[in-house]
Amino acid sequence: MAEEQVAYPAPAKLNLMLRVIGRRRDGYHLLQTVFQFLDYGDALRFVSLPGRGARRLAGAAEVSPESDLVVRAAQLLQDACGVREGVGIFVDKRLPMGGGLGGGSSDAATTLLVLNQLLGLGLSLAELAELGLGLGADVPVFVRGRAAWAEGVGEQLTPLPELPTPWYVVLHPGVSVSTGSIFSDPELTRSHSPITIRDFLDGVQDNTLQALVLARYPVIGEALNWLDGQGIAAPRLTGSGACVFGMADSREVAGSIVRRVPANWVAFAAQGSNRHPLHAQLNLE
Ligand SMILES: C[C@@](CO)(OP(=O)(O)O)[C@H](O)COP(=O)(O)OP(=O)(O)OC[C@H]1O[C@@H](n2ccc(N)nc2=O)[C@H](O)[C@@H]1O
Ligand SMILES: Nc1ncnc2c1ncn2[C@@H]1O[C@H](COP(=O)(O)OP(=O)(O)O)[C@@H](O)[C@H]1O
Repeated sequence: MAEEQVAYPAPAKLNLMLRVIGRRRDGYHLLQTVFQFLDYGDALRFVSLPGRGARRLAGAAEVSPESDLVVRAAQLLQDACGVREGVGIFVDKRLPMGGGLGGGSSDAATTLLVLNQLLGLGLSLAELAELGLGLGADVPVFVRGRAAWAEGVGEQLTPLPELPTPWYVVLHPGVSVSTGSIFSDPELTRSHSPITIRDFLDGVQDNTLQALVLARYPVIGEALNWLDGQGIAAPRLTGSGACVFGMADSREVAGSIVRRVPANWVAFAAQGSNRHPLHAQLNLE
């Protein structure tokens, strides 16, 4: 089992575009989206504990330890594989929660990938992605570790290894958007026409949740206008928000925009990445 000192990354994701194109019988919405990772995120450490089960030893105060996705992911794996060893997990939380950056899903995926390897459980990435889907629709892309075009609820993945990897400015305007309330809103348009990967690469990169999210949370529109005023072209929402993002011309430009962000908002600069950093660290495919 791991040394407590080894830190494992759980990066953020951006949805470079997102379209709602239908609805499943169980109420979940069918999407088309493009996921790209950021070189910015949470960090997790793991340690053996006496007895069975999983315990969070540090993490976000807003999330109770037993409902934390890292604990639920570890328990899922322990149950699926009959693990007898206890696990303690430290979460160094940097990503805003409920921000559309997928932090909870990323933490869960890192837990699945790391414990599978440290405990020698031998599950494939496909098996881990399937297990993780039960925790959240964004978990599979983090398990697979490749920037991807996604369909279904986000689990049908086609890798996009050649996406540009610009510097982004990501801005959190201080409100929390409930994903569930946006998807259940009577005014949500649920039948946008599907597009192709080619259409996306040719520039169809809008987020069809954005109009409704802006109507419900006007401050997010103010954040988009602010980015626009800093010279960021076509800033947009990631996931169901609340974060908005846009490409900068360089690391320096991104950094200088972040330094000008109004005091009541939080922002960071990060570079896009088409590979999950943990995959290189763990020598995964
Ligand atoms: C919209 C996306 C895009 O990446 O990201 P986030 O903004 O959350 O990061 C995801 O698909 C978010 O998927 P997931 O992580 O499962 O969302 P949850 O917060 O668990 O969903 C809360 C609720 O939203 C509804 N929901 C969610 C996803 C989906 N494809 N259709 C839905 O109808 C369901 O009612 C669900 O119970
Ligand atoms: N380790 C975790 N990190 C973040 N959120 C968590 C975690 N465990 C459980 N959650 C819950 O999941 C919700 C969604 O969090 P997150 O994945 O960060 O946002 P989003 O789905 O908007 O990208 C949070 O509001 C929180 O209640």
